[in-house]
Amino acid sequence: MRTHVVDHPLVSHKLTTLRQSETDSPTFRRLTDELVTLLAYEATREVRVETTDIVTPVAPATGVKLSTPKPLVVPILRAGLGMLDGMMRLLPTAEVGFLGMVRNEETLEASTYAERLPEDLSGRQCYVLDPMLATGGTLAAAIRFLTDRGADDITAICLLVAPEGLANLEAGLEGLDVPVTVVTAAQDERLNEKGYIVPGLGDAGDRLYGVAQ
Ligand SMILES: O=P(O)(O)OC[C@H]1O[C@H](OP(=O)(O)OP(=O)(O)O)[C@H](O)[C@@H]1O
Ligand SMILES: O=c1cc[nH]c(=O)[nH]1
Ligand SMILES: [Mg+2]
Repeated sequence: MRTHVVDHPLVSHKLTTLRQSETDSPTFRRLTDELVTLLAYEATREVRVETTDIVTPVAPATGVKLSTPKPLVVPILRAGLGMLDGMMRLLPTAEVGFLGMVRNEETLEASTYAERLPEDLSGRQCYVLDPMLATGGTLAAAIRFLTDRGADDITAICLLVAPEGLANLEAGLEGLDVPVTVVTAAQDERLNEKGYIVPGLGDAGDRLYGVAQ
């Protein structure tokens, strides 16, 4: 597993505002969108392309286009949905599949409550969107879900990660013969006793969409 922390002053600047308690939901949604587009630029460095012959107004030329099958973008509901538009801005022809997952806030175990994905993901590059990698349980389960269907290359885009979560994820994926990359805006200090990232930004889903019942 590879982790790539995107080191860019614009990313740090937007993330700083995103973290602040006084940032309201509309601003939080806009900053999430902008941050994802910046992270997606790095995350798609190895997106598969093939050569294609074109004709410019001046001369024939050879360029590249996205290979087929097209990449699959998978936002993890609920909070990952706030990252979808920012990702699709860079990969407008990608397909989108959905996974609904929720973490039990007592046990911190993740469970899946919704799934709308192609049955066969053989040979697909998948981009998983989830703003928070805290204990890593949600992302580990999501990645297993995709690789069980045949996905052969996974990149997760997370706004924030905790060191404990990265270590758990790596352990949880042991034996998996599929490359996994995590692209993030920052690796924070630690998790607190409630499994929240410190200093973090709080509950990403609640800050995007209001308090869940
Ligand atoms: O790494 P973990 O410890 O598994 O925690 C991270 C998960 O927790 C949050 O989702 P949450 O369960 O709050 O659902 P929501 O997106 O609907 O708010 C977050 O969006 C991640 O999916
Ligand atoms: O800090 C955290 C941890 C899990 N989920 C969140 O939304 N935030
Ligand atoms: Mg939440």
